[in-house]
Amino acid sequence: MTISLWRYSHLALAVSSFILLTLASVTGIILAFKPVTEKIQPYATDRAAEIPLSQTLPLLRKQYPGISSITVDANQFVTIKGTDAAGKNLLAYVDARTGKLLGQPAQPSRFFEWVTALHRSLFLHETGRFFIGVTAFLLLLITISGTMLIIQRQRGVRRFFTRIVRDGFAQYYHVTLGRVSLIPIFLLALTGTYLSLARFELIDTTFASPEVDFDKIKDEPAKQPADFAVFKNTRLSDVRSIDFPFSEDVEDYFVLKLKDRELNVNQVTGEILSEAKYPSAAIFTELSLDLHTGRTNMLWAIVLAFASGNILFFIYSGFAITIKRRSGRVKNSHSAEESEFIILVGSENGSTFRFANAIHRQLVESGRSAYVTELNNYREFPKAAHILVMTATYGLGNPPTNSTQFAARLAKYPQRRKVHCSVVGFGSHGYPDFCKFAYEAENLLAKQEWAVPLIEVHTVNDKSPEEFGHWAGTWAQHAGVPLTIPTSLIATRQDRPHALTVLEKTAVAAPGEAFLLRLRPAGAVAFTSGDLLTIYPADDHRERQYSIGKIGTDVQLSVKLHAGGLGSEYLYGLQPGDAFQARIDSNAHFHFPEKASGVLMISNGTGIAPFLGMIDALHPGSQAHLYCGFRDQASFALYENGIQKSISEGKLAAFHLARSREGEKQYVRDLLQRDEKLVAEVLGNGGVVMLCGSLSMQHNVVELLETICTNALGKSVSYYQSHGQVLMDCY
Ligand SMILES: Cc1cc2nc3c(=O)[nH]c(=O)nc-3n(C[C@H](O)[C@H](O)[C@H](O)COP(=O)(O)O)c2cc1C
Repeated sequence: MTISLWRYSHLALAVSSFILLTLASVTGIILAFKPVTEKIQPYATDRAAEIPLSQTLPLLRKQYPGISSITVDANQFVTIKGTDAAGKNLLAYVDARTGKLLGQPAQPSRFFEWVTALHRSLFLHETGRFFIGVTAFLLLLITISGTMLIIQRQRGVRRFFTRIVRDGFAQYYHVTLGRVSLIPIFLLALTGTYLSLARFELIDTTFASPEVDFDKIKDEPAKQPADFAVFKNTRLSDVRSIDFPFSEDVEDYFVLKLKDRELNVNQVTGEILSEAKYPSAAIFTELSLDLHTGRTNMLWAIVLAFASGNILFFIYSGFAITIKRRSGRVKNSHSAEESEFIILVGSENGSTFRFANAIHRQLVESGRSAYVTELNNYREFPKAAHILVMTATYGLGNPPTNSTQFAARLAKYPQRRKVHCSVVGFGSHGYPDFCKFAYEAENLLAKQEWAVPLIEVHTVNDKSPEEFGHWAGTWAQHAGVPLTIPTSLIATRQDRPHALTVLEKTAVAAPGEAFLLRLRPAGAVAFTSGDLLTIYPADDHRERQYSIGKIGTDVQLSVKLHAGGLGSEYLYGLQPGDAFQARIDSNAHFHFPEKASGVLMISNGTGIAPFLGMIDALHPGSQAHLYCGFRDQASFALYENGIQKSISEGKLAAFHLARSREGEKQYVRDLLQRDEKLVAEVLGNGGVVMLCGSLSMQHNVVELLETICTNALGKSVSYYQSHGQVLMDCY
């Protein structure tokens, strides 16, 4: 069953019952104080559970010869009824241990009676009782569906009580308090339902008192009540009421109404004349009353008040969650058929829609045709030039409910023309499968012939505006979309706090070749290999980013010179000694792992840049392998000396070169296929695979990794991606 079915049931039940539930909860909180106010009265007999009737009945009879009955109420207060020595009516609380009178029973509180009537029947008699009964039943179903939702959220029954990942105030406390008050609310709902069924006689609780056969009554052997076996074996706490014999005639007898049965006892011999057990249904009714009202236990009554208060909070927080979820609803002004930009959203709780809507609004306001919809609505988009997938991940790294059909629909509806695709994942590092579904969506798209990757998959942890802004800025740069309206969400940073001086630059013979650029940051700047250098070549909003290799304390870039390339021509135009302002951005998701049993570094072309820095920082005997792909030996020549040095120093466990236009004409993918055992071993042992280079290389390698992971490790590559074992920085 999907999460949404439980959620919709939970919501539908809550919506249909919340008014009466509010009323029942408010009155329930008030009524919980009834047993509390009663129990603090000084009328209880100390340790009533220990007193046998053989002790208390003769004592009471001796002290109050006119006694006709005693009752023991839910508070364990013993009331005697009869006449006193002066022949006046006697009705008083008594200490059953000493026989001392403790006080007069007060009139029942009018206020509590009024609240009880409201709680039970809304002052509408049977009709009201019916509605309250239905509300109790709905609460039962809400509790069950809520429990299922918590199980799904916590990813299994066994993890029910493990830590809850914080996801907004209302969500967090809805789940946290839900877990805490689950049992009392369940019992409240169950007993409320049961009491209503019993009240409407849908449960048979009828009981016939036991008859006495007067012909069989004997008057010997005579005994003292203190010696009656039945009195010796019955404790005061088991008693509801006892009627004393009307006279000393043997045909008058004791009538004992206990908690589980009723019996008649010969007043001369102590023999049980007749006995009948209450039906189970009647016993359950009493138990339900005890549990529903807390009348027998003050602590339980307080728990019930707390649980009822929580129901009120759940009504508030449940609606707050729903309103938040729905606030992200889409208002499309263009149709799917005419739109150039298609934004597909995977969302469970609505927040991803808010991010999607921000981009949608920007595109529309800048005159583009854009359309937002759920991932499950994926189909052919005839005019699409860009598809953006923005998706959350749920459960065990699963798609949100509105995205479960995406994979099937992707296979069914290929686009008829090339479309640029980019994926941004929303998730939380609080869950082990971070943004797993986003990686899956990216990998699925990569398999489509029509899909042209625009930028690599980005992730947004805990709805971070900075991370989303970073993605939006990068995407806008690549898509060539001027996102003109500044919003806090997608504002790209344009600050350039770091001054860098050119130390060295290698020369190229022609455009298409790569060069190395060594830069020295002014002052102490904390950065590491894999971080990004952001430059603004035209001193406007346009930025270009390069992966950094940290050599010593310097920044080393490896840049391919493109004819007319904004960034590469600017950098190539710099001369040793020139200084410029730029920004070094941390790129934590692509740092060399601090602890890993083995690391495979895979690059093509200038993607080798961060790895050169990472290798520089390694120690001899490392378990790092470098796989890199170049067109030919000549394009590798730029890096050859540095790599040879690292090999001779033992910093690299192995080095593999693929040349695509020479010799065996191989790509890195071919080398990895050859070494697939090693790849599986590294991933299987918790090692890390790092990819840097072109998106098409990434596409090919991830495809191969999918096969290796599935065949050798029984898991999809997205599992390793979401667990930080496949790191990518491709462009
Ligand atoms: C019950 C639950 C399960 C989640 N499971 C994951 C998960 O497995 N991996 C992950 O990266 N994020 C997980 N998240 C975090 C969400 O994906 C993240 O908060 C996302 O921004 C929510 O987007 P939405 O509001 O559009 O649904 C989970 C959140 C919740 C509430």
